[in-house]
Amino acid sequence: MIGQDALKRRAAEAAVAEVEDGMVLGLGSGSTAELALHALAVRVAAGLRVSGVPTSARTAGLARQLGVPLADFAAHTRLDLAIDGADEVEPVSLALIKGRGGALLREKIVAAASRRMLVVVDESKLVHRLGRGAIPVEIVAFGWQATFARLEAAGMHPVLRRATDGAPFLTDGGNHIADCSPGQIDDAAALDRRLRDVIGVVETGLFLGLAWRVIVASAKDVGWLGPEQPPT
Ligand SMILES: O=C(CO)[C@H](O)[C@H](O)COP(=O)(O)O
Repeated sequence: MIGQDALKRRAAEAAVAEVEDGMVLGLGSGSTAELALHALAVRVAAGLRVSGVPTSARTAGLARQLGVPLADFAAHTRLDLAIDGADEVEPVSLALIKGRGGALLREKIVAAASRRMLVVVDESKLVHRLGRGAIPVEIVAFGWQATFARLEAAGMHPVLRRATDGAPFLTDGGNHIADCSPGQIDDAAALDRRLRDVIGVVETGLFLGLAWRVIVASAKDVGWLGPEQPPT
């Protein structure tokens, strides 16, 4: 029986095999993205020349520790390849839910700036339809109670994410997260728009039309979802 961590490592290693010399990468957040960073560090130590824009302070710290050179948007507004995990993946549309690790805003900025976003997951992340769990929604800390009330009125059933000490969770950008459960998601794009229309919402964990391919590790194999052809 192969454990979930071993599956995540397989997906992560398959993604890092796609990295080419000279690339500027997006470095994702979460346990699978961190396994990719470890695999990347091995290639960097062997001579691969790359740099990466981190999607969280935690990823930046790990990259420094592992000797993976960091880059920023001041030097690169377009990235070659982002490698990141996901909480839920719809296999046909490659629509994702991300942000249960709390890094969704930076992850989305990095994904949108990348020519290709390669998503790495184990098979437990595949869903028939998005919404098995809550959708993380990043909201401005100022007036969060008012934003929260507007989300409630919109039927999003928000739950404020809290840190282990009970205080509202703070993202790297100093925002809070409302984990929203609007019920069955028939139209993710419409839901995304409704969430964004709420004043105080910064970004949603719905990643639609951003993933290029998804690498899915199962006990049987490592499979690829999505078109081989990179987006133009
Ligand atoms: O979106 C994320 C963090 O904000 C992560 O990529 C997502 O939560 C998946 O994490 P893991 O690889 O640990 O299962």
